Parts: sequence; structure tokens; C-alpha cells
Amino acid sequence: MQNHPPPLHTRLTCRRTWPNRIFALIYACNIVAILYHQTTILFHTTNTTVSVLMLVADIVLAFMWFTHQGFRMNPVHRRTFPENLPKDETKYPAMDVFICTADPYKEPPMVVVNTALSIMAYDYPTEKLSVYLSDDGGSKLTLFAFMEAAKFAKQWLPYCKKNGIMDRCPEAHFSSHYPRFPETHEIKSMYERMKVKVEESVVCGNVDLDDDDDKKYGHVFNHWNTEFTRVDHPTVVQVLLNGTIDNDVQGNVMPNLIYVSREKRKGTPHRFKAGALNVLLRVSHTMTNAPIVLTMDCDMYSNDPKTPLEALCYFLDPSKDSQNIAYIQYPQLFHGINKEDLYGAEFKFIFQINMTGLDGLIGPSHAGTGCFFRRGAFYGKPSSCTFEQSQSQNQRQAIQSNEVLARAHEVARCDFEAQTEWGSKLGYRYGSLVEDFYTGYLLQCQGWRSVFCLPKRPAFLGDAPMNLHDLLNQTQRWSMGVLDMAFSEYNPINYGSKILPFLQTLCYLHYTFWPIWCIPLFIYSILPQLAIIHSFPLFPKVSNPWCLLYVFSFIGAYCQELFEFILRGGTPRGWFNNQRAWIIRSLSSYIFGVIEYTLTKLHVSSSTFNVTNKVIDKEANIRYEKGMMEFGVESPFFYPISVVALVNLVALIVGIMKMIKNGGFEDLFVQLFLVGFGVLNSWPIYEAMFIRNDHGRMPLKITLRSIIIASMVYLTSPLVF
Ligand SMILES: O=c1ccn([C@@H]2O[C@H](COP(=O)(O)OP(=O)(O)O[C@H]3O[C@H](CO)[C@@H](O)[C@H](O)[C@H]3O)[C@@H](O)[C@H]2O)c(=O)[nH]1
Ligand SMILES: [Mn+2]
Repeated sequence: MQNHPPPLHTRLTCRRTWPNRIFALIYACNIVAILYHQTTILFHTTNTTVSVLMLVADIVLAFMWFTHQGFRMNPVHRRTFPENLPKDETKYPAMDVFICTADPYKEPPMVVVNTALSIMAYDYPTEKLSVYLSDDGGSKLTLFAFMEAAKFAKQWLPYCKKNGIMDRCPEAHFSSHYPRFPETHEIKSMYERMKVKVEESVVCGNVDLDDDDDKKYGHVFNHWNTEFTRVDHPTVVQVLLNGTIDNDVQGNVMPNLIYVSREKRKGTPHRFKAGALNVLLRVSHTMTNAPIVLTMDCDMYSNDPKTPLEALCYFLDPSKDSQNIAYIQYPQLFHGINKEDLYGAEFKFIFQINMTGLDGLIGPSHAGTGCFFRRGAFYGKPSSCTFEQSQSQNQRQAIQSNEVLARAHEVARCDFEAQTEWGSKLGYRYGSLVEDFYTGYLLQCQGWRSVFCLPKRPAFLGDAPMNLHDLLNQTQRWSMGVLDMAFSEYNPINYGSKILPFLQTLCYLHYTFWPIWCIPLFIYSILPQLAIIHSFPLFPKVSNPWCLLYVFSFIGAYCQELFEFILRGGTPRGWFNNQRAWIIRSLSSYIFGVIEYTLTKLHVSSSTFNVTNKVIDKEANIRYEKGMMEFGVESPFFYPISVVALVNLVALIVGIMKMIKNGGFEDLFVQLFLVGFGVLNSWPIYEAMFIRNDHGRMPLKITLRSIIIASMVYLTSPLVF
């Protein structure tokens, strides 16, 4: 018998698979029956407009339910066995890490520095590790922060490794119950000094170089002359640590650390994060050309120094299937989210639950950060390159040579990509505001596969939006991004469906049409409410057996989600908040996303990548910790949710009054239930409008205008009823 080498990874089907499949069958029958019922009503109704609207809502809900089943048919979980990796570390492939930042005022340089330090301290052969920072903010403040970080790293890395520290992000480390070693105090005060220095420079908007630094780096800062702006400036590439020259305080080699701010010129599109990553792909190609590339958002620090070894369990697996793996995606997990995740900002379904579903098909979608790539995947199909071929030669000594630097500057030019395949066949793909999701999808269409890793100890932790406006801003961008995809030449209907397996296509359909949730949610949160005022029954009486269909569809869908949510470590309260956030997003950012998308297609406006704020407002954060929703700013996002909240409140009051006066509970039961549920979900909005008087309350202007709009909705409703 042949001796099998010990496994590097395993994949098991989740126990909920069969229950999921059976439930899907039952639920599908229920949906068909409802649609049938709605259609028959359409032919007998006294009010066609209302019936058509209800039917449209139900068809969209049915579509979303159906496409969601792709995630449920074969969920899996995986395990890796890094202990079975080859012992000889010199055989490990080199790894280039890309960190993106775009704005020193929304993404404080200290946040970025912490991310970089946590990665530089990986338990991975240091001489194989290079960290590239892309600064789309073109900020000398960020460069200055990294200069300081390079110095601090020389103490921090040996300190972490010698003492076996797990939290290698200094900020996270020093804000936890950290162990004390003889040198801890010294390291901590060094960190504090660096933090003060960097934060002061951000406050005053200028950098203060001492003599040594001035000698070393003074010339780089000369780039920031009066003509230098964040949207118009030359390339700046600065090697801050060179692994072959720089040693830490104990004489060990350091990883490379390279600052890159690509050239930007007015009128030349820079393609946001996708453009930034493509520049890093090329710059790193000229310098280290590692076969593995890890992409990171600036706020996602590493929470486990052994993570790259886990990724190696797939990349070093000699089996044929493993040669097709383009990327290994880790979930986006967050720190600083309040107890019950007030805004559903964790996106447990998108980043965790649905990912395990995709993993059982041909692999997870790409989530932008915390993802290990095979570099070759950016350059072509799986068959055309093997891992060994793309292994880099050791070009380390060269990274600071004039030749290499000149080449790096060349490939970072803003016109370099003109008439090339970058963005269409090479690198990150352009054309969607969710470049990550789009690129992952296109790689899978090329035949690449992917893997999802969900270790017990989170591999990465990042910042989630911590107020409502930021969250809605983020999901509006995502909405526009997926619509870009839905209507692109490579949309999942015409293109993806011909290449990808059926269930995988369903999942991509679900996401690319994500914002159309706004259609049923909007109809359901306005129409039954108005119908109550006009005493118009929309649903069968409670005593009518058809009514059970509606009850089952509601309870069935909600219970299944609750179950999935709790299986993934959530709480009932967390689930409730999550569904509330879904309603709020649907009524607000999805609608705005659809409008904004349409406007960009009509060339009335142009789409931009609004970076999510990562600065914490202390006062607002106290309210957030208490579970209070933050309104405060006069954001147009708040109008639809305020109006809907008011419409529901009035409908509930009127409905109850009518029932007391005339009876008819049977007729209006389902509607009253919906309205009651609406009011329950709107509670924080009423508080923000009428009760609270802190800074996070709803701005008076929005409250007043919403009252006017809601009144107009009621006044014009006779047009429909
Ligand atoms: O012109 C730009 C704009 C953004 N970024 C970077 O992109 C990252 C993500 O931006 P963020 O504002 O945090 O967006 P999120 O919505 O939180 O990010 C999610 O969604 C994005 C797509 O919309 C993906 O790119 C991200 O990886 C994914 O985490 C950050 O590191 C930014 O610095 C750039 O480098 N250049
Ligand atoms: Mn982010």
C-alpha cells in the first residue's frame, strides 16, 4: 500500500445541508401558491394598481429567495493542518503584502501603521516578506508615519517574536491585558511616543523631521511642493526598509517596507482601489515579484501571526485541484462593534454564512481584504501558469538599485495602462465600484477556484462603520458597484451562467441584484399602511386558509435566518438588529444607490469611491456603545426611513381606532401585523425624532420635512385607492 502524506486540509459538509434542501422544497411550494393566489386576485380585484404592485413585490421577493438558495445547498467547513507543512522554511514561497490607504483624515495614519506592523510581525520567514503601502491620499503625513513605523518595527518585531505575542498590532496589544516582560515598558513608551508624534503631525498638517531623518528622507519630502495635490502629483516610491540592509535591534533581517503613491493627473482616470492595487502589482513585480500576494485594507490588522501558514496549506498542496486556487479569502471580521451590532455592520450573512455556502460550490467571492492570492491568477487562466513557474528569483538585493526604482516609477505612471490589458484581462478588473467582488467573479469565470478560511481565532480584524450615515454611504457604494456588474457585458445572466455552475450563478445573481430589495420593502412598508387608512383589505382574512401561506412565508423565512445567525455565533437580539438594518438599508441606501447608478448612466453625475470614515468620534461612540442610533447629520439617507416610520405610526393608530369602532379585525389582521412590525422596527427613529435631545438625534429639519412628506403621502393616497 502506498503511504499518503498527512493531509494539509480537509473539507466537510455542514449538517444543515439536508434540512436546508428539504425546507427549500417546501418553501418553494409555498411561494408558488402565493404567486398563484396573487395572480387570481389580480383578475378579480377592484384595484388593479394595488394588486399589480403587490404582485411585483412578491415576485421580487421570490426571486431573491430563489437566488439565495444557492448559498444553502452545500455549505461546508474546512480545517487546515499547518503542522503538516514541510519543515524546511527556505522552501516557502515569498509573499508580497499590499495595504491600501486613501485619505489621512478618514483613515488615520496610525491605523494604517498598526496594520502594517501587525503584518510585518508575521511568523513567516522574514526574508520572504515584503509590505507595500499604496497611498492614494498622496499624503506626506502617511509617509512620515511609515518612516516612524519602520524605526519602531526594529524593536517591535523581535519583541513579539521573542515573547510569542499573539496580538501583533501594537494598538490592539496595548489596549488588552498584555503580559509584562522586562522590556515591555520601554517598548510601550516608544509606541506612545511614536503615536503622539504621528498624531500631532496630522493635527498640524505638517511633518517635523529631526536631523537624521532629514538626511535620509529630506529629499523625498521635497516632492510635496506647492503644486502637489492629492489629485495631481508625481509618483513617490520610497523604500523604507530594505531586507538585505536593515536589521532589527537583535540583528535579524527585516521585511521590506515600501511606500508607493502612484502618479495622479487631472483628467486621467485612476480607478480607485482597483487602480491602486494594479500599480502595486506592477511595482512589486519590479522589486520582489513574490508568487503570493496578500491584499489588505488599511484598517484590517492581523490578529494571528500564523495565518500565512494556513494559506500555505492550500498553496503548497501538490494535488491537481489546488493548482486551480486563485485566492484564499478570510472573512471580514470587526473590532469595536457594539454588543448587539446595532447597525448589522458585521454583515454576518455576506462575510460569514453565505461564504461557507459558496465554499461548497466553486469558492467564495472576493471580499477585498484579508485575501491571499496566487500572483499568477492576475495574469491569466489556471492552466497557463503553475505555482512553481511563478516562483520568484531572489531579487532582493536589487530593490533599491536605480534601475529598479526607475522601472517602479515607470509602471506607477498614470498613463501606463492606456492601451494595455490592465483592468480588463490583467490584474484587478475595472468597471465596478465593488472591484473586489467583480474581480473574484471574473477570475472564477476564467476557471479559477477559491477557498474560504474561517479559523476560530479571527485572522484579521477591521473597522466597521459605526454610525448610520457611514453605513448607508458604504452600502450605497456597494449597491452601485453590484449594479455596475449586473448591467455589464459580463453580467451573471448572459455571461456567468454559461460558464459557472448553476448554483454559483444563482449566488452571483443574488448579489448583483442586491439593491432590488428596495422594491418589495418599499411597497410593503407603504402600501398595506395606506390600505388600512382606506379600509382596503390586501390579504386574505385570518380565518381563510390562504392566509396561512403568508404567515408561513414570513415566519419560515425569518426563523431560518434566525437559526443560521445563531449557528454562526449570533444572538436573537443581534439577529433582530440585523434584519432591522436590512430594512433600513433597503429603504435608504439601496434606493439611493439605484438612483445614483441611473444618474451616472445618464451622465448626470459620476460615480466615486467614498472612503468609509475610520475616525472615532468619542462622544458619538459613547452613544453607540449604549446602543443608540446615530443620526445627527443632515443626511438625505434619513428621509425615506423617517417618512416610512411616520406612515407606519399613523397607520397603526388609525387601524386600532377603526378596529375598536367597527370591528373587522379578521380582515385587517395581516396588515395590522405588518404595521405593528414596522413600528417596532422604527422605534429608534421615533426616539431620534421626538424624544432624544443629544447630538445624535434626528436633525429638526429632517423631522419637519419628513412630517410634511408623510402628510403628502396620505393626502395623495386616494389617487391609488
Ligand atoms: O480611491 C481609493 C479608494 C479606496 N481605497 C482603499 O480601499 C479600501 C476600502 O475602502 P473603505 O472605504 O474601507 O470601503 P469598505 O466599503 O469598507 O470596503 C469594502 O468594499 C470595498 C469595495 O466597495 C472593497 O474595496 C473593500 O476591500 C471592502 O472591505 C481602503 O483601504 C481604502 O484606502 C483606495 O486605495 N483608493
Ligand atoms: Mn473598510
